[in-house]
Amino acid sequence: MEKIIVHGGRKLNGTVRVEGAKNAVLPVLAASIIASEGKSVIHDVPPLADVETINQVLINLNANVTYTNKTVTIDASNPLFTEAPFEYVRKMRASVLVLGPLLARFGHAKVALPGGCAIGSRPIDLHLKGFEAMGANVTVGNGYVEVIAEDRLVGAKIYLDMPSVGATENIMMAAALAKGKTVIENAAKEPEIVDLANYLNKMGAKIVGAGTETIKIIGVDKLYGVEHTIIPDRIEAGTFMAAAAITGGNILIENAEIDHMRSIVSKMEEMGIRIMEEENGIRVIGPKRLKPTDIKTLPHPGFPTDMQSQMMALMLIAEGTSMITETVFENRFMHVEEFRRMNAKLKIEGRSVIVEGPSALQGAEVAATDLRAGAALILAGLCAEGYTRVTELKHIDRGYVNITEKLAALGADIERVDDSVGRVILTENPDKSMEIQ
Ligand SMILES: CC(=O)N[C@H]1[C@@H](OP(=O)(O)OP(=O)(O)OC[C@H]2O[C@@H](n3ccc(=O)[nH]c3=O)[C@H](O)[C@@H]2O)O[C@H](CO)[C@@H](O)[C@@H]1O
Ligand SMILES: C=C(OP(=O)(O)O)C(=O)O
Repeated sequence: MEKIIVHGGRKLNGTVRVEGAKNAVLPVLAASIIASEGKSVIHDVPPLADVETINQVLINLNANVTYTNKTVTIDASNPLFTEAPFEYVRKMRASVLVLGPLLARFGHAKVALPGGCAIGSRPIDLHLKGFEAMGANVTVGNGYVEVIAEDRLVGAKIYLDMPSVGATENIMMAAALAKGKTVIENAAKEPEIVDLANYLNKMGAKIVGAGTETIKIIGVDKLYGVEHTIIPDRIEAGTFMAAAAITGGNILIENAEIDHMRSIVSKMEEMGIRIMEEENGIRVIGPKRLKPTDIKTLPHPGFPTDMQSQMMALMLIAEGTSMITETVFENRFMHVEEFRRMNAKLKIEGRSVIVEGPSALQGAEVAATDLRAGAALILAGLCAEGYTRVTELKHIDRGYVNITEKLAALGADIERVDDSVGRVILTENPDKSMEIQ
């Protein structure tokens, strides 16, 4: 079994560069198949398991996809198949983002229903209501959702009951080729929505208002392949900021976009963390002692749910009582039980967790329950006494590129090992190996 083993107690120092954002690259790659002419060339694409999955989805739809040196080239000018099977949706929910592009371009799309996951039930009803409002017929059966438009989609006024990121993206992509004007009200405002709109506009779409709660789209006849660079990953940046904070370290995070991270910066500053903008990125200096704080997750520009578990790791060693309230997903507290294994004192009360700090964290064997929970357990391990062994790395690999190597380069005592063959192999240097302890 593969594990990440962390030995706590080292202060982290140095520089780390943030990758292109997972949550921006997945919709952008999905959107590339709307282009019926020309090649799309996407830069700063992180080598993540999720990127591999979306590339496989696109290849199986008959797009030509190559991926070298963090650049993906997609030629979708051939006629495409319009069905994405369960195999991919099972691995990654964001596979549903091909629904909008396929429906808009071919009038048909069939995708396996994503179902729930470790953080909540995550339905796609708002995506489907949006397609229906534009004239599509939606049927759900045998574990698949099928959307059909007999004629070209027609622009519509669509109000989202909640500002869903995925629904805003899917509707925006479908509306880009619809006849007439679509207005999305109560749209999601995340930076990744703005990145997708900028990309679609370069392709020839007419979208205004992305980043606000009202997005207007005038449909065009055709979109073209273009070149685009993905925005930096604000959640990976936030995770390294937390690594500096939890170890009392000093890290320069290059390629981080502070304007995308105001709520994270503000809450970290409340905890006594020093954050400075420098020419090449954001410098983060951890204090001797962290102060407690209260956080409520919300849609952007509120505090992101994807940073909730990492902030909880900081609260574990803060001097006093903190509280986190999760309003975006109904079940995103699976890491609480794992933190308890590390001697943390936490109590779940409905949608909130009360954290009694400071805890003297102890290393333990813990499991990543989702990708951010995995990162949070590594963070806790960085300041725990003894060895923390994190398992279920497939979650972490969905969203973090070389997190072990990056933390080790900052001075952490951390390694990724595979003990399935009776010996522990260090992935950073395959020549080194050691006996299982
Ligand atoms: C690939 C990607 O970009 N993933 C991000 C995206 O996920 P995703 O796009 O799935 O998240 P949404 O914004 O859609 O979900 C927010 C909430 O709305 C609910 N909902 C959503 C759609 C719908 O049709 N019906 C419905 O009820 C969900 O169950 C959830 O409770 O935004 C989330 C919220 O910022 C992030 O945590 C994820 O990292
Ligand atoms: C929940 C996340 O991603 P996804 O929507 O891809 O599951 C995340 O990035 O934290």
